[in-house]
This record gives sequence, structure tokens and C-alpha cells, in this order.
Amino acid sequence: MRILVLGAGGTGGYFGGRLAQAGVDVTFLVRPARAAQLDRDGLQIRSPLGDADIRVAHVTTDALPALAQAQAQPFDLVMLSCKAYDLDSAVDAIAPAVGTDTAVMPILNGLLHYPVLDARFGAERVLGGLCFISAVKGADGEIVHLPSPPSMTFGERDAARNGSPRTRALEDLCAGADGFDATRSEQFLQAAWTKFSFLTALAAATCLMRASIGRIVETDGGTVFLTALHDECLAVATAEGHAIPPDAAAHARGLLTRAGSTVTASMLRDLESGQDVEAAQIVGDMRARAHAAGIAVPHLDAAWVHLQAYRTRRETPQTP
Ligand SMILES: NC(=O)C1=CN([C@@H]2O[C@H](COP(=O)(O)OP(=O)(O)OC[C@H]3O[C@@H](n4cnc5c(N)ncnc54)[C@H](OP(=O)(O)O)[C@@H]3O)[C@@H](O)[C@H]2O)C=CC1
Ligand SMILES: CC(C)(CO)C(=O)C(=O)O
Repeated sequence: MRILVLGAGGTGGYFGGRLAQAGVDVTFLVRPARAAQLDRDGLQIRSPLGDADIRVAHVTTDALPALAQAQAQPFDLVMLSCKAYDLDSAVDAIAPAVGTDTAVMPILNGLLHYPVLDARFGAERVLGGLCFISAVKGADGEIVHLPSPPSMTFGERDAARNGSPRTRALEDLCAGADGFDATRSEQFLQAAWTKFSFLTALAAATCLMRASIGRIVETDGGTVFLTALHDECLAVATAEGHAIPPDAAAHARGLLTRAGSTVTASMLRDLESGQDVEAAQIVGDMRARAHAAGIAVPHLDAAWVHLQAYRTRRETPQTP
């Protein structure tokens, strides 16, 4: 299986790098500045599960069309690991690599990228994908994996295709790689909603309070706030036909209300470093779905207002 990974940032760099480390045929699709870093230093992973310094194949977006035309064997899988606000440029960038039998697998947070990918490449080419990890690209391009168990879940979105050769092939490749767990799911949409409901509550809470779960829990009213926020997300999942199973909901609730937890969403890390945030695709989307279903979500409403204000202040910093 030949894999093209768009983005060598926190997630693409980690999961793509671990696959490359295991000898899988991985090429990174990157922009020129990242290509120069990879030429100079290789792909560096700094992780409690083991560091890695890997010479990886890479191609720039400008050079991809020529490479795709010249290659004897097309890419079998394109893994998309950009931020949601870069989706349009990423879709244009990968298009030359997507042939008749190429699968496209996003590992972005949220759900709104699926209709975009389906419209561009055809739903039958688009696999479901998601990941759990805490990882950032450091100042020198190194991928820093912060303590947290990394995992990737993928699967066909149309259950009639479950067990497809492409998902089985990816499962086999992941099984041979160290540094993350992988699950081939036969209920991918449910897995996606389980993550989306957890992540939205986590991102809304930690961004609104600018604090980790443990810091919020130790306040007067913190656990009540976190519980209410999570309940709002669970109600939306139910309204969307993807009620979160009780054991998964209880697991998420435990993580969201654990005393002393240092967990934050990657959105808070982005916000605190002054970057753009995937607010519309996570908190905004969950809130919009709630309003469409007639569900009152006052905590999500507050988080959504907060994140919009952050974004407008970031765009026009001269105005308070
Ligand atoms: N980081 C984390 O801990 C987690 C992140 N996620 C989700 O994973 C997704 C990716 O996040 P993350 O990996 O952190 O993001 P990063 O910003 O670390 O990496 C994204 C990479 O995509 C590249 N990119 C964007 N557009 C293009 C383009 N048109 N052509 C080529 N390269 C492009 C960027 O390149 P450049 O460097 O040139 O800008 C960047 O290196 C997000 O949806 C996020 O929410 C999910 C779980 C955990
Ligand atoms: C669920 C979590 C916290 C870890 O993968 C995440 O997706 C994020 O931080 O964006």
C-alpha cells in the first residue's frame, strides 16, 4: 500500500512517521518551508513511547502533479491531517494524487469535512478516520508527543463495505507499527460521534475557562459546568441518531470530570499560541445541530460566542 500523508504536523507527522519508521511506503505532501526542514533534519519524533529520527520521502504541493503522472503505481491511500480551516487548500493539493482506486482518509477533528470530500472525490473513495493524541510541531519542526496514548480509528462509512481490502490492508500495516494503537471499526459513524461529543465538550470547556480539566474541576461549580456541557453534546448525538452508548458516555464523563487531570483540547493549545482555531467545525457545528433540533445548549452557546470573539480579535488586534 502506497500512502501519501498531507501535512507533517502534530498528527500527520506522528502517525505517518510511525508508519514510515515501520517501513511502510509513506510520502509526505508538504509546503516548501516544511520540505526544507525535512531535508535538513528528517522527521523527528520526540515521544515518551520512543524518539525517532526518520528520513522520509516527501513532495511539495507544486511538484505533486508531475510526480503523480510519472509514477508507475498510484497512491492507494491519502491521509489528510490538516486543520479544518485549511481544508479547501488541502483538497486542491491532494487532488492530483487521487486516482480511480485511491482512498482518502481524513483524521481531522469534527464532521464537516466529509461532505466536502465526498463532493470532490466521491463518497465511495472517502474512508472514515479519527485519532486520539496530544501532539504539536515544535519550533524546529520536531513532532512533540505529549504524554497521552495515541490511537487511530478508521473504517468504511458505508457498512455494506465493511471488511474491504483497503481497510484490512491499512489495519495490517498499522499492526506492524509501534507507537500507536489502531482500530478498524465496523461502526465508524458511531465512533466518530463518540469522539465528536467528547471532544466538543472538552474543547468548549477548556477554551472557555482557559484551563485544564483538573483546574476546572477544582473550582466551585466546575464539575456541574462540565457535566452540563457534556450532557448538551450527548443530547445532540442522540438527536442525530447516534446516541452514545452508556459505557462510552460514562468513560467520557470520567475523563471530563477527573480531579487533577491535566488534559486540555488541542484547540486550547492553538488558542494559547495565538493560532486560528477550529471553532466553527467543532463547537459551532455541535451548537448549530442543537439549535436545528430544538435543543437548548446554553453552555455551548457561551463557548461559541467566546471562540468567535477570540477569532475576530485575532483578525483585528488593533480593536480590543
Ligand atoms: N494535535 C493534536 O494533538 C490533535 C489534533 N487533532 C486534529 O487533527 C487535525 C490536524 O491537526 P494537527 O496535526 O495538530 O495540525 P498541525 O497544524 O500540527 O498540522 C497540520 C499540517 O497540515 C499542513 N497543511 C495544511 N494545509 C496544507 C496544504 N494545503 N498543503 C500542504 N500542507 C498543508 C500544515 O503545513 P504547514 O506547516 O506548511 O502550515 C501543517 O503542517 C486537526 O483537525 C486537529 O483538530 C486530533 C487529535 C489530536
Ligand atoms: C480528544 C483529543 C483531546 C485528543 O486526541 C483531541 O482530539 C484534541 O485535543 O483535539
